Amino acid sequence: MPDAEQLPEGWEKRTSRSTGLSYYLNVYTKESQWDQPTEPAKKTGGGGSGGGAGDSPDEVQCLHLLVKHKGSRRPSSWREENITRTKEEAQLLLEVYRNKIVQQEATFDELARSYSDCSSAKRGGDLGKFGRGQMQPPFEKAAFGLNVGQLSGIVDTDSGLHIILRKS
Ligand SMILES: O=C(CCc1ccccc1)N[C@H](Cc1nc2ccccc2[nH]1)C(=O)O
Repeated sequence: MPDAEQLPEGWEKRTSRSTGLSYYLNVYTKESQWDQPTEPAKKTGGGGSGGGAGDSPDEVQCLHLLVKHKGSRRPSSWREENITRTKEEAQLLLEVYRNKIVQQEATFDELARSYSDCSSAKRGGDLGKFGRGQMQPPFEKAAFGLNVGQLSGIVDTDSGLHIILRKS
């Protein structure tokens, strides 16, 4: 009987110090993901045509949930005029929201409408379709690295911390 935790080649299971949640580390690219891997770890980084499962779209449509912090480029939003939470507090909040989505206790749309610090909150976090070169590089790399329907890990940009759901 194989060990239930037997992972495909190139992956290691780690535990988040801040939340105790398990995540998986690609030992080659040092990229991490929350979802248990089913394929051997790729040996080169994300982005470019190697991002999604074989697709390399000109544009993607994504929802995102942004939690800003005091180091954000614009530490203010429709929710809170002066955002003073630390980056660590923002990370903890976003891990709770992401876990609720994964556990199907809430939808991405519901949580983005209530908690996202981006003006797209009123659209359930929907950014519409965008191509390469339109979003900050870490966001673009993560978004174009997702398969349709896939939820990202936590993505760090100058705006704050995000989770991203690719719709198309
Ligand atoms: O830049 C915007 C508007 C984004 C948007 C695009 C398309 C439709 C609706 C909103 N909002 C910023 C926060 C922010 N920073 C981001 C970085 C990448 C993607 C979305 C982002 N949202 C802010 O409010 O500070």
